[in-house]
Amino acid sequence: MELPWYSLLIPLFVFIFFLHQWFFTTSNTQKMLLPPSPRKLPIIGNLHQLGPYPHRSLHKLSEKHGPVMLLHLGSKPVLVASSAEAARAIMKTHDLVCSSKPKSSIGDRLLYGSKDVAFSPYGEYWRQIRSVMVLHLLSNKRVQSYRHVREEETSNMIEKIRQEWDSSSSVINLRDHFCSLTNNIISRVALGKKYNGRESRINAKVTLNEFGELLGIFNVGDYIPWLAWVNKITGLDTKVEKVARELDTFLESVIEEHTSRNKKEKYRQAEAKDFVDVLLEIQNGKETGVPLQRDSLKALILDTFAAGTDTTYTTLEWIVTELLRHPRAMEKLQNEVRGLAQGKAEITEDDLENMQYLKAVIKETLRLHPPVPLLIPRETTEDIKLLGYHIAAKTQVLINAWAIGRDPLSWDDPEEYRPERFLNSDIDFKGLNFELIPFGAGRRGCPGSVFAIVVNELALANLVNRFNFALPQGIKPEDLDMTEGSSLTVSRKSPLLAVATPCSSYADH
Ligand code: HEM
Repeated sequence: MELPWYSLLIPLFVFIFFLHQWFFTTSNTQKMLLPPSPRKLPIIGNLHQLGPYPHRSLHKLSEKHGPVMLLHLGSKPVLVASSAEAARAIMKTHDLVCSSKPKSSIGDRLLYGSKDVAFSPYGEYWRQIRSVMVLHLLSNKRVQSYRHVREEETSNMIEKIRQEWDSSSSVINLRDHFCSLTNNIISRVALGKKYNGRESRINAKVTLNEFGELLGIFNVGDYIPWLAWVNKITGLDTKVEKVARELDTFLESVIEEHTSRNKKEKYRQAEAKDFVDVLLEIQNGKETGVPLQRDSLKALILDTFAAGTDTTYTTLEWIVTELLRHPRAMEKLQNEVRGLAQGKAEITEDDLENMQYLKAVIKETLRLHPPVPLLIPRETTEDIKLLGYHIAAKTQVLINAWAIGRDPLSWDDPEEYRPERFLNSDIDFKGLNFELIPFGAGRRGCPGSVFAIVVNELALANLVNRFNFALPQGIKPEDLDMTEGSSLTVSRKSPLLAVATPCSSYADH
């Protein structure tokens, strides 16, 4: 049977259609230049390349593949930025699109469905809750109002270190002191009192520590969803459940205590109000325009512990570590502080303003040891073109602040500890200089940096004013162990041990 001539048109149209599709998809992918990627394995992608110190492994990979890389962690595409220019492109040029957060199942369970600020995805809810935190809990005025708490707790720490010297004159664990200092300050500021673990059925101190640890865990189920069952076998799910329940019981009791106290006591001075008081006051929405649900209130309180305690004491521990390794920097700092203190036993926050070398020491330490070296992961909400590369929506974004702080394109002799580089320099960590971003930048930048810095400045000034520090006998500065721990907040692997001898001028205080 002979086919009519027009029957040939059908296969011809099909052929043209596929040719058209092939041509356009190929040229589109060519137009969509993807960032360089290290070779990946099936299923796990590049997970095996992270190792125990992801910031270091990613830095190594970036030396080979460049400052903008695309990795795959399990099934998740992950953009890794390792230069100031790439960080600026993410946190300034494309800040809006790069301001969401990837889903974290542990964060969801512990923080009431990620109703806190740090884990909440970008959107109206996050905007409201962040503004509650920025305007009502961490405004300059509010931070100032807790000055007496910081000064009292710093003075308590100094006294405890002195007593330890009186009783043994030997090596002390500085981490324990720094950790108690920040925990006590955050507890008093957020909850109104210190919790040493003996107050209630639940040991709040232990539970809050476990909470911090759980948030730092790498959860394989978030990257390879069909492997989520592993968490049941390892007991992680049970632990998260237990901590979530204990935290809730604890927070409910704190809120109840505040509510009944506030019924009896009609008026409290601004300085006497803790975060729970402030949040209960704005709960009805009169100040904010939106009511604050109870779960949001609890999530906000937890955020201050999750984001504020480990990061702050870790900074202080790295600062004193570097000063012990660099005796000349320690001496210069002591000269500045003691010169300005003029024999005063206690340095107050008023004295800090002129301590330029002290501020430089803190910046230099944060450059080399940003406590959160990969910042907190973000996620893109739309496709973007970033420094010429196509980045798809829902790509996770990691910014390697640790690598950026050591980039020879941004810093002379980057591996050298030299606080002097910040004297007569405008470079700051406020989010405008992308070569120094220990607190991140842009919409998602850390709202607690002012709080954290004043705690560190005050503690450091008082420590070096009152004590002479030395390493335990037999350890030379250059031999001090600098191994890092592996968690979201990177502190020293082993606690810092040192001898703190009271300075002779204050021996009787
Ligand atoms: C030295 C101490 C601290 C360091 C190094 C630090 C560092 C950071 C970093 C790197 C981020 C992510 C920024 C980004 O993605 O751009 C962050 C976010 C955050 N920090 Fe801090 N932080 C510190 C202290 C604090 C304190 C004391 C508080 C509160 C009392 C706090 C509350 C927060 C919150 C709520 C977020 C989430 C912000 C958001 O997602 O909108 N931080 N911090």
